[in-house]
Amino acid sequence: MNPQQYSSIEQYADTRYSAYRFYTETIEVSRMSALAFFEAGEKQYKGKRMFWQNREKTFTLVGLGHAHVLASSVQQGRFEEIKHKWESLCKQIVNEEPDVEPILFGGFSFDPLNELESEWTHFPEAYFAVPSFQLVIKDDQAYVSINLITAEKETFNQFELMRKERDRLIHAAQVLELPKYQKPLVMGRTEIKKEQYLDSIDKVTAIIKAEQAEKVVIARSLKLNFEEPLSASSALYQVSEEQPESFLFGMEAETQFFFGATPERLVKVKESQALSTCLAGSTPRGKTMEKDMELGEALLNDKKNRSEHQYVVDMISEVFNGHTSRLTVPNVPKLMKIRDIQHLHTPVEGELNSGSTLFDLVRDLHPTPALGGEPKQEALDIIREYETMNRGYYAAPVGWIDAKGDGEFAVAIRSALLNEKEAYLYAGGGIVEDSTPESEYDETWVKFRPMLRALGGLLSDES
Ligand SMILES: C=C(O[C@H]1C=CC=C(C(=O)O)[C@@H]1O)C(=O)O
Ligand SMILES: [Mg+2]
Repeated sequence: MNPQQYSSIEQYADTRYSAYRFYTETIEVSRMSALAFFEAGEKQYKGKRMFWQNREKTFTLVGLGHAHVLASSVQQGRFEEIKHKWESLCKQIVNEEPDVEPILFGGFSFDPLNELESEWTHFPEAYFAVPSFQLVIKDDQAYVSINLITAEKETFNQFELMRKERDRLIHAAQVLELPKYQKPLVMGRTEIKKEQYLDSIDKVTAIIKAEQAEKVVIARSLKLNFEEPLSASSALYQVSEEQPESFLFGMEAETQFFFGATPERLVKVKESQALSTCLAGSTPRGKTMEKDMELGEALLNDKKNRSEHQYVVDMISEVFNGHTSRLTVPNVPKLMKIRDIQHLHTPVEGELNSGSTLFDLVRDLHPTPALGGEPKQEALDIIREYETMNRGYYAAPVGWIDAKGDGEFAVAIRSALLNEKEAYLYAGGGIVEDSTPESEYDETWVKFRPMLRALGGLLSDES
């Protein structure tokens, strides 16, 4: 089917899915470990699994298998494409469950116009899936749903088989002993294009001084080599142990696994309430409580970090102004303290206008100046020219949406791409007029720490 034949993407999506039926059936189950459910799918669903847990730990999602994949490779319009395909698909839902909605989980790449060859071989510009088997743990209850999306009329047998498989997975997750996950053995740690990175900070600072942009986020990557291939479950286990105060996410694409522990919410929508978190401006944790407080106070009063932060607050508030009413934005940031780092943090809240959706907010917010810069287009052009890598899904929106349109997206920082015996870690920082290569370089080390620690790559004098 060729989208060009249709007058709009909505019409194309509706026509594309009109022959499909979207069956969903949910049962409530005894609480189980989300990681054990993920692990139970290791043999049958490897390459097609997803994991999500919000910062508050009140919502956990595990998906095994793909009932349907929504992907996009277009350079422009991928947010619209996924949004309309999902809305059209939801019109085909047969058994609506009041307690648990079927969920679409996935993410977008940071910049589809970046054409550099990269390690992101299995990730298209947008990659979402409805899981065949969906575990949701919320409000202390656990639910497992079967999702089946098919154009076939006769589904009785297939559904019966899926019920059996669901029960097998639940049983395995509840009774099988989890492997004793060991930290992987790191054989090598390589800073990729370190000199070019340092040089790019100098150049971008000069561009900002020349007033061609106000702020630009520049990132770099670090490669780890392991003795043995590292499993996705083991990687998830390590981050969940080490980073209890962040969003945890993971998505497999064939042999690759993108995962992370990010403190940064892009946007959440629940029953028309929209919430975003402006997060930018950083300092390390202190070794002692006194030192930690001193560093935090200094961060709150630091001109360079406050300016980095304010660009984000202004931009997110402006986007919220276009999509919400009753906007609330505190005047001054607070500190968010997580294991390895402290950030400036301002929550932004509003009531979603009728006609605006979660995907509209994701499209207009990405990238905020915490990951892109200000002005947005100029910053993206500068990143494309001076940053010597392709970010893939790093710093991009990753999250979920349900059939009602509620959901949440995080910004995929403090993240890594796992590729069997190697992992790429990513970190960047906001460059403003007063940035220096040395201090930005040091800041990236602090931001690498969560993934480095989880993956066993911290040297003994760094831990
Ligand atoms: C770009 C990253 O962090 C962003 C989020 C919080 C603080 C930031 C900063 O202070 O520079 C960055 O804007 C990263 O972790 O790779
Ligand atoms: Mg910074």
